[in-house]
Amino acid sequence: MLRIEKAEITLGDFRLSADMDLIPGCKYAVIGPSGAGKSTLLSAMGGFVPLSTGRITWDGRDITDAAPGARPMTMLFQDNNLFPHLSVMQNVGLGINPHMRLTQVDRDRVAQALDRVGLAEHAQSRPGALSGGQQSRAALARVLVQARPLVLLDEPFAALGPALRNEMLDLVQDLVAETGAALIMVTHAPDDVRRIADEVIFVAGGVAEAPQPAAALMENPPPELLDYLG
Ligand SMILES: Nc1ncnc2c1ncn2[C@@H]1O[C@H](COP(=O)(O)OP(=O)(O)OP(=O)(O)O)[C@@H](O)[C@H]1O
Repeated sequence: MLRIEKAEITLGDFRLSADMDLIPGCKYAVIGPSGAGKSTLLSAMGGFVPLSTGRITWDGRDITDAAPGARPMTMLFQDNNLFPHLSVMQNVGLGINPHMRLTQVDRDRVAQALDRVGLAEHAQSRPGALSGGQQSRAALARVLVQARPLVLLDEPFAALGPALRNEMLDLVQDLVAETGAALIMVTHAPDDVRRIADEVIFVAGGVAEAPQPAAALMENPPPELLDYLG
């Protein structure tokens, strides 16, 4: 379990507090107004932004000051973070070894992940030769080979059209179900929440609220969520 205890994050004048437990196998949507601190929350979980107070533990182990790579999570950013000069296979291999020294077993894992996301035939292509959806698939294959218990997605498919977005969301759901990972996803789309989330983390007014069951919340939203949903 990931436990965020009485945490506060300060970025200039902006302050965000959070106190919550996140469990593997659960799918969380992080929603709230623009500028409320959704990306900040994920960045703090991932170790890209420090806490000013409080702590984060994973299965009881304090990871408050752990480097991003030493945390039990992998983060997928909006731009997919693919290196343009490396092949798809090399980009995915970076998820296993940042120095790209891969054993045959590692290479087999990369090939399996590419196969799983439907990119086996594009292993040698450069990202620039792929469509937007294929680039997202390559980034997902890298998440898959990292095999971490928490997957953080910050509006990952915002640039894709609706049909492709849904296809990618379904693929993400399948992947986390297969690996037993928790999914924590920032989104602006209520449809995404209905499509994938078990729980909702609502971020507004300087607070990232503890997760609440998605179905009940979306059916009967409190006033502040209603304002946001419009
Ligand atoms: N490095 C920084 N220094 C100072 N303030 C920052 C920094 N990064 C973000 N902020 C501020 O923190 C607040 C929260 O930003 P954040 O990107 O987390 O919001 P968000 O909910 O993800 O917004 P959006 O939905 O628009 O992406 C904003 O007011 C932003 O201006």
